[in-house]
Order: sequence, then structure tokens, then C-alpha cells
Amino acid sequence: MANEKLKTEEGTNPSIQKDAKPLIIAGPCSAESPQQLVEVAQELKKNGFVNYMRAGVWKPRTTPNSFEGYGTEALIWLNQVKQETGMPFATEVATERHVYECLKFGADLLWIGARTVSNPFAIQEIASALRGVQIPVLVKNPLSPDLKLWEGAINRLRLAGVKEVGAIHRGFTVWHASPFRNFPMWEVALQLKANNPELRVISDPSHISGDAQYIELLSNRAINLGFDGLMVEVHPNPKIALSDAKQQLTPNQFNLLISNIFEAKQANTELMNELRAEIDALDELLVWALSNRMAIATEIARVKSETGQKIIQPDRWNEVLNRVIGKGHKMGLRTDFVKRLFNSIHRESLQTQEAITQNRTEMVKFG
Ligand SMILES: O=C(O)C(=O)C[C@]1(C(=O)O)C=C[C@@H](O)C=C1
Repeated sequence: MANEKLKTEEGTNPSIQKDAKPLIIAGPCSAESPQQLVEVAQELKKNGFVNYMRAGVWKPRTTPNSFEGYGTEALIWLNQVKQETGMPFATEVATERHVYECLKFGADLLWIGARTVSNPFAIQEIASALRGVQIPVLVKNPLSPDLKLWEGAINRLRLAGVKEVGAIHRGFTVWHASPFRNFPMWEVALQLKANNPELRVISDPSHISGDAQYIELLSNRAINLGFDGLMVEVHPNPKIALSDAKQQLTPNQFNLLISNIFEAKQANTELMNELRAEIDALDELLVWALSNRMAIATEIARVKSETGQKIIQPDRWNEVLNRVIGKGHKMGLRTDFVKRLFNSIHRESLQTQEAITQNRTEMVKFG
């Protein structure tokens, strides 16, 4: 991968504090077995961009009898995988007990899901359980586009003393036909960012789309809008996933996604810098040319005042204008633009000349 600068540094304690690097969290929707977790952790480690491996342990499911996660047993697996691979892990908590279990088994980051964030009692319970503990916590947006409720949950954690709080945009639940599972309503998350410039806000294209085919599109959109990172679901074999099979990427698809987004972005930045440097150089030439032109107009003004010629010379000006319009046309410039630009230069030239001749008349009168 070309974009070495953005890679996570080996051995550094991952943090969610704002810095230049994107915060990347990836991994399966649910922790399904120790083998599944080792396999995905090794792949994510190889990718080099991933700060935390995600895996759901307790799954708040919409429909009863869906797979609800392996609970504490899965935390034991995650802890072992972390020892083996060195990959820090993140999981979702919804109750006080979840927080205690996660802390006991060495979770490195916690997130709070949309359903839980929608309930201030649940958030307060989690915030109180986190008092005095330093672990990064990310708060997903609530189910409805209620910015105050989202900010309220973030503030409850801050008031409990959690220093590293961030946010995850996972879209909003709507009742209408849409290609996406959730409605992105980017403006809500952007407003959260605007209100809290220090807050790291990442996007979760897997939950917004509910469909692996839209993840690149949504990830690109998020990064271009200035989100601070991504949370993406990755499974060694999505087809057999126990939850959200349709929205999980294979490790290869994930590697491609990351290289497409960040390498393309870096290439774009380099190209932009080169192009802007060229514009700067040309602007300097323009200013140099304008300043020289004005110096010559000043010289002409002196000659005019000595020989009694009028400052404005319509015939000469038409000649100048037609020549530059003709040249401009050949070089792809619109006539209207060249006309406006040169008429403005002419006005400045006339003003400069008037000031000069005025001065000279006064000098003759009084001096
Ligand atoms: O050619 C002149 O007489 C000038 O003073 C120069 C200039 C110009 O800026 O190009 C300025 C005023 C005239 O109306 C025509 C042309």
C-alpha cells in the first residue's frame, strides 16, 4: 500500500484523539468463534490501517430468536486473539454489566449502539459505570435524527469523566423505500462536528447501507465530507455470517476499499498541490505583468501631459481590446471575460494617468 503515512504505528497505544490519521475500526458484525476472530485479526493487522478490530458480543436484534451474540464467552476469545495478534479490540455495550465484563476482559474501546443512545436512562447507567475508568467510548447516533439526544449522550459520558469520547454516524431509521438500510442524513453528523470541533466523528457505511455493494460509495462520501474515519464490517466469509451477512466485506474487499479511498485521496492531494503551485506561479507572472503595464501607462501619462494629448484614446483602446480578444479567443478564453478583464485594466490605467496629469498640472500651477 502506497500511503505509508496513514498506517497505524506498531506498538503505539491507539487513541481516538483528533490527529491527522483516520480512525479505522473493522471486523465482523459478531464474534462467532475463536478461529473466525484470529483469521480476521491477522488480515486486519496485515492491512496496516486498522486501529481496532470490532466484533459484536451482545447483539441488540430487531427480531426475537435472531442470533444475539456469544456474550462473555466471546470476550474471552477476543482477549486471547488480542494476546496472539496484538490487535486491540472494540465492542458494543448496552448495560452496566456489559461495561464491567468488557473492562474485565481487556476491551480497548467501547461503543454504544443507536438503540441504547436513544434511551437516556441506559446512557446514564453506562456513563456511571465508566466513572474513573479511562477507555475510549464512541457514541452512535440515536435512531431518530435528534442531534440534542446524540449530544446529550456524549455529554453524559464527558460529565462522568470519560476523556476520549467520539461519535459514530450510522444513519437514521426511516420508513420508506431506499437503497440503503438507514437514511444517511449527513447534515446531522456534520452539525455535530461543527458544534464540537474537538470530537472525532467517524462513519459506519456498513450500517448505513446494509449492503456490501454500497460501502465504497458511502465511505468515499464520508471521507470527502471530512469524517475522521470509518467503522466497516469485515468477515472472513460473509456468506456464512451469523448476523448482517449482506453488509460484511471479505478481507480482500476491505483491503481494496482502504487502498482505493486513501491512496486515491493521497494521489489527489499531491496533484492538487502541484496544480496550485502552477497557479501561484502564473498569478505572480500576472501581477508582475500588470505592475509593468501600469508603469508604462504612467510614463505615457507624462508624455501626454507634455504634449497636451487627451488621456482617453478610444481608437487606441479599441485596437488594444480587439487584439487581446482575438488572441484570447485563439487560446480558449471567452470574449466576454477578456473584455471585462481588459476594460477593468483600462479603467485603472485611466485613473493612474489622471492622477499623474493632475499632479503635473498642480505642480505647474503652484510650483
Ligand atoms: O495608449 C495610450 O494612449 C495609453 O494611455 C494607454 C492606454 C492603456 O492602458 O492601454 C490607456 C488609456 C487610453 O485610453 C488607451 C490606452
